[in-house]
Amino acid sequence: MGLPLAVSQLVVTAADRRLLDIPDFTARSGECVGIKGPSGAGKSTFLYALAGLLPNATGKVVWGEADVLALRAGARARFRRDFVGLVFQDFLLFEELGAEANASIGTAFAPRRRRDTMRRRSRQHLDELGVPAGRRAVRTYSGGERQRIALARALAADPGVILADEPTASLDAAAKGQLIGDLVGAARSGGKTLIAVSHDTALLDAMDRTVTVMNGVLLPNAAPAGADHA
Ligand SMILES: Nc1ncnc2c1ncn2[C@@H]1O[C@H](COP(=O)(O)OP(=O)(O)OP(=O)(O)O)[C@@H](O)[C@H]1O
Repeated sequence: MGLPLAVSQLVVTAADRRLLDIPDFTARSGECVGIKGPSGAGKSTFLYALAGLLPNATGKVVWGEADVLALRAGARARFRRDFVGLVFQDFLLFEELGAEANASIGTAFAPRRRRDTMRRRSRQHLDELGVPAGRRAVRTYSGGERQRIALARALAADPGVILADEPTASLDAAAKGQLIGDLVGAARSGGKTLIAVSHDTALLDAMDRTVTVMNGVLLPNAAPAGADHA
């Protein structure tokens, strides 16, 4: 089950500079939204603010009933653990650990009663995503396989929200195509809300709609999905 998103008066500042100013943004539960824009525009800042990861963000970021910016640090971390799966450009895996250990790393932070389910789910996702089994360290896996391990990790808690930051940027053409199918497939089959920052037109084309960030603000963007992403 996805969560709807309602953002209002979101402002992020750093060293007296306003990095982001988003008066209003919403996404429906289960919607897949792409975020595009030039380098340095504020796309990652926007995504991390949506995850409640930026201490210098003000305003409201309401996922379902929860305003993550109004939560204290511990409650924010618990909200992320339970409701948000994160996927990063450079995977952020523990290189010396195996695929299963990485995919189920969230169990270390989960209540004991949920750990078996999370382990089972991460094994199932690794199988479904076609990640070769084995006890070897993930540094020996290909980029595409590593990103699928990261996706299995993001899905382990069955979150209502997936936030992805340039998830295909480190992959070759074939791996990009597979990852897009896997990521969007996981979101759509699970009814999860997916927000993905990307320059990848194939990924943006797979979203329900795409918005543009420029100089820290959202441009009015009436273009339907599949229209020009330049
Ligand atoms: N903590 C910070 N302190 C100061 N400036 C920051 C901080 N975080 C980000 N910035 C600046 O904010 C701007 C937006 O950064 P952001 O990473 O959100 O851009 P982006 O659109 O994701 O770019 P790219 O496509 O290159 O990843 C950049 O100019 C960056 O240098």
